[in-house]
Amino acid sequence: MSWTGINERTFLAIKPDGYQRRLLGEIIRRFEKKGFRLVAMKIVQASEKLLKQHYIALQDKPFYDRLVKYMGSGPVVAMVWQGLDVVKTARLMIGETNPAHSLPGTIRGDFCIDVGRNVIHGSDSRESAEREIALWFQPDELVYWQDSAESWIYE
Ligand SMILES: Nc1ncnc2c1ncn2[C@@H]1O[C@H](COP(=O)(O)OP(=O)(O)OP(=O)(O)O)[C@@H](O)[C@H]1O
Repeated sequence: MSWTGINERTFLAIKPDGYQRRLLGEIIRRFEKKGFRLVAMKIVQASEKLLKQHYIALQDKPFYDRLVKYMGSGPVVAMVWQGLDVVKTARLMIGETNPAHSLPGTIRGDFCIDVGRNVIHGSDSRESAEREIALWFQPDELVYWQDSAESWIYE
């Protein structure tokens, strides 16, 4: 299956603070109500190995070790969402990396304060999405389902 157009996919992860703070329902609701299609989801206690791979591009940053520890400090809800321009739109819905720069109405703008506790991750490009989905999911964990609302969501 091609991962473009309405089949574009992104990787989203509710971080341990989002999980502990009971924000799962609220966060998932936003993407669902937008019209995006949930094609995979699982609760993961992520290993240090997986998290180091996930954040490999940040390995030289001073906060890298803290980031890996934070992400491994509790359950993460790993998800794959599908839809037209989902990578870019999900990032807009999430807000800026630093919640202080995120507008109200975005997830980080509404639910968090500190850059080191920013409740959710979203892939920053289609290439990152493909890499991250392959890192967190086996191919058979993605569900291909017929969306009966599709003709109401897309012209
Ligand atoms: N200065 C910082 N201090 C502590 N943690 C930080 C800092 N900058 C970034 N982080 C953490 O590292 C994560 C990854 O940083 P990145 O620059 O890739 O931002 P992002 O793409 O908005 O976030 P994410 O990849 O989690 O969606 C951030 O979401 C945040 O949790």
